[in-house]
Amino acid sequence: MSDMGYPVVLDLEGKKVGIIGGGKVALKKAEKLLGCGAVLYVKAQDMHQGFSKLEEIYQENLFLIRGSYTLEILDGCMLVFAATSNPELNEQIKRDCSSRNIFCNVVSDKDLSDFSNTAYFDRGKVQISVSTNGASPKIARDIKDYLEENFNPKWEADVIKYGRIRDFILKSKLKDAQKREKLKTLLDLKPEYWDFFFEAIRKEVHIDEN
Ligand SMILES: C[C@@]1(CC(=O)O)c2cc3[nH]c(cc4nc(cc5[nH]c(cc(n2)[C@H]1CCC(=O)O)[C@@](C)(CC(=O)O)[C@@H]5CCC(=O)O)C(CC(=O)O)=C4CCC(=O)O)c(CCC(=O)O)c3CC(=O)O
Ligand SMILES: NC(=O)C1=CN([C@@H]2O[C@H](COP(=O)(O)OP(=O)(O)OC[C@H]3O[C@@H](n4cnc5c(N)ncnc54)[C@H](O)[C@@H]3O)[C@@H](O)[C@H]2O)C=CC1
Repeated sequence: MSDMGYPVVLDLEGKKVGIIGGGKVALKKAEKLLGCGAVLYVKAQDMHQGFSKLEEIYQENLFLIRGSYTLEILDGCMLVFAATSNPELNEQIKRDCSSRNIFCNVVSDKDLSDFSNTAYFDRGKVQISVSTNGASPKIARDIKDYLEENFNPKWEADVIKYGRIRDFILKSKLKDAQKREKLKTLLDLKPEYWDFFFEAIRKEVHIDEN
């Protein structure tokens, strides 16, 4: 991995993700991946007992396969986590992924990984994600905890409200130039005026449609 990565928000809904290894680290990754809607295949000799709990919650999205690593587990995966306790095996998994153009996270070696995981939390539509690019996962977590404790709940509500108005404008039958103008106005408007503005647009669109 290079010194600084390129942060993105991945839509994993319905996409196949593989984890090789079923220990504590694999479990932690699995919980988050399932929470994001991934279809998860986990292959490991021994599964942490926490996986049975996940199986109850995410029945049709989680497939637990007991046994040693074999190549078929990689078939159709968008992402793979090499999360065994055997660094040489993790390295082999990474090579197998590279030759198949699959992005691979090697939990035991940040330099080998195509991407790393961040410490994050969600508040409605807001997601705060912290990375130290492998330098200190512990400090990444501390920074995330600090930001979570100091998160202003107003931001969560504002984002939802703004998003609703923005969506309404974009999906309305207004002409492109009108949409741009409305979005620009919204951008400059203080949150306390958003409701009035939304009402006014709704009326305008309604008149336009009749
Ligand atoms: C490179 C990276 C690869 C990756 O996993 O993508 C990686 C690698 C390694 N982690 C190790 C150890 C620990 N990792 C944690 C915790 C987290 N680790 C996470 C991410 C990452 N860990 C990526 C870089 C992220 C960044 O730098 O910002 C978090 C943020 C997100 C997540 O795991 O999803 C999550 C906290 C999230 C939360 O709680 O919110 C703790 C602390 C704890 O558990 O509380 C410890 C023990 C203390 C310590 O060592 O610091 C080891 C040494 C293993 C060994 O000793 O052999 C390696 C291997 C190496 O460094 O090569
Ligand atoms: N990225 C991160 O956040 C962290 C990474 N680590 C790294 O993660 C590694 C794994 O840690 P834990 O999950 O705590 O280990 P663990 O010992 O709890 O689990 C290891 C898993 O690997 C599986 N495994 C081993 N050989 C296998 C094979 N040939 N085929 C299939 N599965 C196999 C085992 O069955 C077991 O499920 C550690 O060695 C460490 O390097 C450790 C802490 C945090």
